[in-house]
Amino acid sequence: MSDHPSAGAELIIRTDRPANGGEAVGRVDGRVVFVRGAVPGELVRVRITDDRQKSFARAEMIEIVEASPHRIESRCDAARHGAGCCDLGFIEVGHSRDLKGQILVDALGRIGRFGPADLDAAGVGSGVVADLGDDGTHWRVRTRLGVDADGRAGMHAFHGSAIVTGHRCAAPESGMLDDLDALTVAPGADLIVVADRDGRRHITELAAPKQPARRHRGGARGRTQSARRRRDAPRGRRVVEGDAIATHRVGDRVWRIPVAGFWQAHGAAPTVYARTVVELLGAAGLPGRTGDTVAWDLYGGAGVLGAALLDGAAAAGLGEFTAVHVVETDADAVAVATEAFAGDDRLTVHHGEVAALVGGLPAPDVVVLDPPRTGAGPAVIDAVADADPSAIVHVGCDVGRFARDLALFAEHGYRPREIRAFDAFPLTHHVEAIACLVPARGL
Ligand SMILES: C[S@@+](CC[C@H](N)C(=O)[O-])C[C@H]1O[C@@H](n2cnc3c(N)ncnc32)[C@H](O)[C@@H]1O
Repeated sequence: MSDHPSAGAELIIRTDRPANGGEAVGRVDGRVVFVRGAVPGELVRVRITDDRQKSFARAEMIEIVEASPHRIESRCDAARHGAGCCDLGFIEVGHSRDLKGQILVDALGRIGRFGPADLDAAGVGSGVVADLGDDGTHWRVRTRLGVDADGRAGMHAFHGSAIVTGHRCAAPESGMLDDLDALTVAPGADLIVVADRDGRRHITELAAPKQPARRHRGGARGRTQSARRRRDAPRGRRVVEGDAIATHRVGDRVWRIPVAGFWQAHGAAPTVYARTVVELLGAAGLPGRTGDTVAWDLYGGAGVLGAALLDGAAAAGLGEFTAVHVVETDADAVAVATEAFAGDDRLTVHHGEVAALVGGLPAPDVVVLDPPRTGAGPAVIDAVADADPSAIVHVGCDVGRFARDLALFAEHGYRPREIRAFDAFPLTHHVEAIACLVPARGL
């Protein structure tokens, strides 16, 4: 008979470490139990909610038997009422950053297969996650809300398709969500709300998904994935307030981004990432002062990181880049980049999939990759490594995929020279990491 705790069983367990999804991890008879809502170190009474896997179970917390000194009342009213936004809002923000550092170091060790000496040498061994100048709240300049059947806007619930209305999320900049009830918006729609750098608010409505919600067997996780697929399908857009285009600034450059298009959620993130990419390359001394110097900015969006290479290299003591190739699938982002760099023939924008286009680009000295949450994966990493750049800067917003991608690069002989981590999504379990990789012979 299995000693695995079955769904519905109640037990008391001591959690001991954080998991990548924001849960605390405990053990029962040697098996892992993921507990959402617990702070690592707490003794909690839980109920098993998912026992389908052999090696682990999931549980909900029903009582805190011994609370962590780092537990606070969640700073996010919406999360307290079931929204999926600030899932770590009940942990002191400084401690949540320490926990994210532990998650990163654990992923780099377990998935990336880097030893403590490698991580110490890359400056990440102690798991420092830097803040972006906020206290955990009011950092978001771009957020997505759902609209319920009565036309009221709110945060999406943690699982499934419910909308949590009447309770504010702690993350958006002050004033960003004021007076939304006065707007007339369509039930089932989503609203993208953006605060631009000139202090203006823009709201674009994405029409309700055409595809109806389907029944499926995947449990809570399956429902969430299905809701996400419906959400991400192409949808009609309507400007509800402000303009269809929001103006953002990074350094001296201006970016005119469609409100529904990609832009970093944290107001400080584009500037910090742009500076970090150049600093990491500067510390590595790459590229040196040679003649033609080519960079790739893969998954480049509107070309913010490519612009950083063009604008910042000289100040970092680097040779100047003479050509930067941005590769991006999203037509809106490609149009923005094309407009932003009109008249500057150092930067070329390529519209399409990285995997399809990367083989046709001129040989690079430096490659910057900033893939979506799924990471770059083996095919792209093989192609980048085969192009033999002197340095690679890899940006990741999911520590598991980031560690996997770094392990794939290591198989090609690229080792982390330096890794930095940022709390770009405060009060959530997400963390952004940026690594500078160089051929092992260059370390
Ligand atoms: C994390 S964002 C980074 C954007 C940009 N580096 C920035 O900082 O603004 C990832 C970008 O990759 C694009 N993307 C996703 N999959 C892609 C693919 N297979 N090929 C090219 N671009 C892709 C997305 O449209 C998005 O703009």
